[in-house]
Amino acid sequence: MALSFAVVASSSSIMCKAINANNQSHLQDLSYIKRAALVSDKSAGFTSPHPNFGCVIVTPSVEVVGEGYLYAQGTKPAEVLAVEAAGERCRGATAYVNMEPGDCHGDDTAVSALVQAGISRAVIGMRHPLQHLRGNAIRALRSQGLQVDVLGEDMQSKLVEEARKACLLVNLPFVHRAASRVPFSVLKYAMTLDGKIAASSGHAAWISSKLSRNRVFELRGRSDAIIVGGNTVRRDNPRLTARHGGGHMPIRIVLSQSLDLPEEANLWDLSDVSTVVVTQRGARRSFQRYLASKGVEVVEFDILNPRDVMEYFHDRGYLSILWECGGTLAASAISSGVIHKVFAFVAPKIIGGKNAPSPVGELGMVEMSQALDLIDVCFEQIGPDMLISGFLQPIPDLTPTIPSEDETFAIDPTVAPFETSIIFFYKTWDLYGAFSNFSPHPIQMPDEDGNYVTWISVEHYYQANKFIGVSNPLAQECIDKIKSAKSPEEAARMGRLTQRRQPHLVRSDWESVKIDVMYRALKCKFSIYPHLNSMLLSTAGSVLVEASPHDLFWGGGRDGEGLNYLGRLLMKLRSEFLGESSAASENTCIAL
Ligand SMILES: NC(=O)C1=CN([C@@H]2O[C@H](COP(=O)(O)OP(=O)(O)OC[C@H]3O[C@@H](n4cnc5c(N)ncnc54)[C@H](OP(=O)(O)O)[C@@H]3O)[C@@H](O)[C@H]2O)C=CC1
Ligand SMILES: Nc1c(N[C@@H]2O[C@H](COP(=O)(O)O)[C@@H](O)[C@H]2O)[nH]c(=O)[nH]c1=O
Repeated sequence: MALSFAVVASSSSIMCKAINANNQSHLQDLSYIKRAALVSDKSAGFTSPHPNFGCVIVTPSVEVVGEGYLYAQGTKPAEVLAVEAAGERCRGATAYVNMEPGDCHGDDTAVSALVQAGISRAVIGMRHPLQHLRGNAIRALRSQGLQVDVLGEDMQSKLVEEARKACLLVNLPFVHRAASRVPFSVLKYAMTLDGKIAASSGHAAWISSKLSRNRVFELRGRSDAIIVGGNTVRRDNPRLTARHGGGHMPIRIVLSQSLDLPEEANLWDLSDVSTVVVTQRGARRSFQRYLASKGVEVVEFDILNPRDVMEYFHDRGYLSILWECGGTLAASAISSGVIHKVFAFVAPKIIGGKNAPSPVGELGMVEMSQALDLIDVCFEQIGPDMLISGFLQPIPDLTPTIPSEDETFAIDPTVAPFETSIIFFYKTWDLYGAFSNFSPHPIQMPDEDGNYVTWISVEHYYQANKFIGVSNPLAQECIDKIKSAKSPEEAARMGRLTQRRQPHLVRSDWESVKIDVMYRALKCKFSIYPHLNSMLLSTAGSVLVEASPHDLFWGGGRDGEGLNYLGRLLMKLRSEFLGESSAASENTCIAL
């Protein structure tokens, strides 16, 4: 009896130890996945319109040996950076990634970096939200013999849900993009304790403290664009720049129906960043021309309502918008259902005033029971102020709603990804995103002396070509800078900014050679990457359209009014590759 008790006691203590060890490793997994999410956030603002990716590599002896995050599209994937940092210590280690790698266009750099380094297990915070990428990397890793655990699928508990949420939050704008037709929008305002955003006179500088305003700069730096209404421009003459030294500058958007805006305004100074004015069709044509002469883009809508405007910016690739307007526009945006989160800075001061404006105007509600309740509310003290934030709409959970392409096919084999004969492409993570100039495929092109030079992307090469052959040392400086730009977006920004600010540095024949420059670069790209070549050939019979709503030269425009030169060049190349064209392959001078 005594003996059997001893046996039971010792086996239960072994079981307890095993359970404790399991719990311990479970908690470790969750803490490292949260760390991967935190690491991925280091480049917030810069990665857009791409997701934030972070990777942490941990050895079996529980030592972090490598970390990495994606800086911007086209730069090294997080997994590659983490593997490089960890070196030999990757063997048998676990890689934690906040999101499944999005290996687009047959480019499996992230997955093969983990496999080749000898990683034996991967823990994944969430599947990729885009349908055509979702599950691909997980399948590839498993097929290479790695153990892959996905939070919420292979690991489940209340704590797992918390960690999964951390991964969702760090890519919320991207997740929203996958789930809806509008960007993720945050309404931010500063109000007094008696609920005013300005004095009765309209004066509002400043309600919140300097510390709070610095926090706003940081919020701006994480956004793609800042929006205000016409009244705020007239009253405050804001700059709306991110002045926290973080580097990323969101564009500024003004919504004005009347276009009764001042001739002189800080927002028309485009030296740091551009401004887009959105207005009603036909409003003050002469002022539209005036804005255009200053380089401010004007976009007209038949009726200016926030939902249409947001759908438009969604189509332009914007993921996150910060609304810094007054109560009139804020009410209209909330009523249209386009505001997802609120940041309210409350300052401990009272201004009074029956007519002093408040943060949200008329919503048409008459009973307090109709009030909108915020979800996941946070309170944070910032200097003397209180920051109250929360969601107006639930965070989309993509797990059950977006089946992968394979899953869809299993349900209904007749469902094809594209039912029409037009193939649209634009952002590089779209299904045919590899057709974009911004796709991360380096090309080798001959320089003026015939020596081959490598360019990180077609966009790098195209932008730099604007300044080639100009006998001004600044032009060469500009080429060098574009060449080493970290991402195609950065190269495009540099090229366009210099073209706008220093037009004398642009080669005089640019307008007549630019199609040819693009054609040569595309020809190289689709010749040296076999998988891109097959992808292009696989579209035979379909019209290719670059779905840029605003680039009316290279893109198709909002309503098909664009010239779609990029689509045309790709179709021309496709027919050449298919041998259907009699055009001599060396003759790069084309007439479209
Ligand atoms: N403390 C704070 O956080 C902030 C305070 N303020 C203060 O608020 C006051 C301005 O508030 P408010 O008048 O509400 O300013 P808004 O920024 O809300 O501007 C309202 C204007 O937006 C334009 N608009 C375009 N489309 C719409 C639409 N669908 N619905 C509504 N408006 C639209 C119109 O411009 P148009 O007339 O040109 O056609 C309209 O007059 C100022 O005193 C400013 O200092 C402003 C921002 C933040
Ligand atoms: N008054 C007020 C805010 N007002 C917002 O900031 C804008 C001015 O931005 P900028 O010109 O870049 O400094 C202004 O037009 C309005 O949108 N913000 C705050 O955080 N706290 C404040 O007390």
